[in-house]
Amino acid sequence: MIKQFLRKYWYRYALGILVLIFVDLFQLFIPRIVGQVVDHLKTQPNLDYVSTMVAWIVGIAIGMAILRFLWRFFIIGTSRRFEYMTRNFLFEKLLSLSTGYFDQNRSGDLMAKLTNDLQAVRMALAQGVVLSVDASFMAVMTILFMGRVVSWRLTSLASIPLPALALIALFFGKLIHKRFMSVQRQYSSLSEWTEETISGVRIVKSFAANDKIHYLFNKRSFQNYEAAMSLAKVASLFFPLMMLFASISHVLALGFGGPMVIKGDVTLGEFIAFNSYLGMLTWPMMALGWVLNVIQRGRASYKRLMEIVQEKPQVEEPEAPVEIKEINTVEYKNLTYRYPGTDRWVLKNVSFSFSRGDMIGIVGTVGSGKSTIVKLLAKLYPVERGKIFINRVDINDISSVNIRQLIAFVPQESFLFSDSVLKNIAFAQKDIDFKKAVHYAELASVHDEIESFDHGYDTVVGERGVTLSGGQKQRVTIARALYMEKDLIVFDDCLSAVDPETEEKIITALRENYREKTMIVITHRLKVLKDADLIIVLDDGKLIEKGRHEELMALNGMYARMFRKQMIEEELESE
Ligand SMILES: Nc1ncnc2c1ncn2[C@@H]1O[C@H](COP(=O)(O)OP(=O)(O)OP(=O)(O)O)[C@@H](O)[C@H]1O
Repeated sequence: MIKQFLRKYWYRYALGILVLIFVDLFQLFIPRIVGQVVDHLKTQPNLDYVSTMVAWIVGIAIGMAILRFLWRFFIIGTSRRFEYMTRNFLFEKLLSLSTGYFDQNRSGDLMAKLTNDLQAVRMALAQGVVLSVDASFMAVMTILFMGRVVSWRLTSLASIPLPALALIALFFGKLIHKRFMSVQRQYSSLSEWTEETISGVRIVKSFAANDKIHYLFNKRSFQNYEAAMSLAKVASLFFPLMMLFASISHVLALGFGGPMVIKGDVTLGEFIAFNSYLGMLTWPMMALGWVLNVIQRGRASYKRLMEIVQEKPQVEEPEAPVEIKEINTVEYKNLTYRYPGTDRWVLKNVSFSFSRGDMIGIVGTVGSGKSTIVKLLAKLYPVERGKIFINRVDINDISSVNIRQLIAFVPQESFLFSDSVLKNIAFAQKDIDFKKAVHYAELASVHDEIESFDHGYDTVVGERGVTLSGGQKQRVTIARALYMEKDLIVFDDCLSAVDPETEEKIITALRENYREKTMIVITHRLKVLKDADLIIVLDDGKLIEKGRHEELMALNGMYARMFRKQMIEEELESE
């Protein structure tokens, strides 16, 4: 990633570094000019000369300001561009990964990669580059100026504490880095926990768990405080210690330099310049510790980002995909399945088929594999060859995008974006057709309720707007799936939050309107499947019964037992 970027934008860095070196050079000339002014004043006190020199210094300062802007523009600006381009690239890559990846990776961690880690890499590309060039160039050049312009002897004497300064910077740099990382970890764990708790605040309140949650929050918050304090402690020790060692240099300079001035080996102006240079040397020593950490942290974060880049989608795409325009037949052949990375078989030798226009019911005990059957058809998880066929073509030979263009999926858990009802229904569509949205909201039996909201279809839902009831959410989600007008629609137990009558009404209305399309209905309420063309009954991953409602009733097996039980419950409820 970085290599490709640098191959394209290296010249911006080169320009930035060049300008930075110029700024450093200018900076090095200032003490020299001040020294010369002092010496000149001592011999020929002349105001004109002072004015010329002041003008020079102001000129240099303005030039430096412009050049400083330029190196920031080139180096920092380019690192921002890297951040922007990489974030887009990573987001696109994440979207291309299979559903299984998101089952195995926490969203908090992915968010941290896209924010904190990316920022650490950017810092290495900005501060890291600036500090390393600046520190190494300034250290070498300052010592050269001190030696050549003033005295090599004085330079070596005053430089005695410098290695200690560098060692302190390295030691503290490591310590500060460690503690800084711990603060970051504590902070992201605290914010992740707080975000989750605030999202689930209704549950917290309904369980009257305020005190317990507050206690847990306080514990995390205190850990965060302790981590920040331990960082503050080393940081506050670091700077005074650096200053102390730096002042030893000044003491040595004064102790040895003073007599040299008196003896006339060094002029007063040179001595003043020397002290300024000495002050300037402290900075590269301090920077040394920082720069190593910034680069180290950037490298660690870059490794974490590369985990996303190198991740291969679990579902492999065919090299020469067969394109399908519609779904005419679907066939499951002895499908036995376990999720990637797990040992438990969740489907065992399941075989059934259906054709365009059919309504298929999938029923069974909880966790028996109902959702898995449809998720595999939509290629959300990888499946072996020879197990599932669409139009007699193995689904592994058809691209996932092609299949998903033909299948609409209403999941068990309805999820709405914080946007208007209309935009939620016409989600991800370029042009929004209001009439079409109303038509499908009517079919999903939610139109009247939407109309009753203050802003109708423009009502914003979710975190930024009104809260819809579970049933309303489910029906808006159905309208969203219908709006896409796909060939096959899957309803994955998506009407559990509406009453049985409404569920029956919706499924019947859809059936009437969708004679030419295929519907797969996963439900626990068997009554809605009375008109289904095929019902399959699952128990612990095994297909134990299949047929139409009447056939299954005649079979008098699990389906018939479940159906009769539901009928009795319904009668009891209506009494
Ligand atoms: N992504 C996954 N990774 C690993 N195991 C999974 C995954 N999704 C589901 N399972 C397991 O597969 C089994 C079947 O799950 P599935 O969701 O298909 O059942 P279901 O019949 O739809 O259940 P329910 O009626 O509760 O919705 C369950 O034991 C579940 O724990």
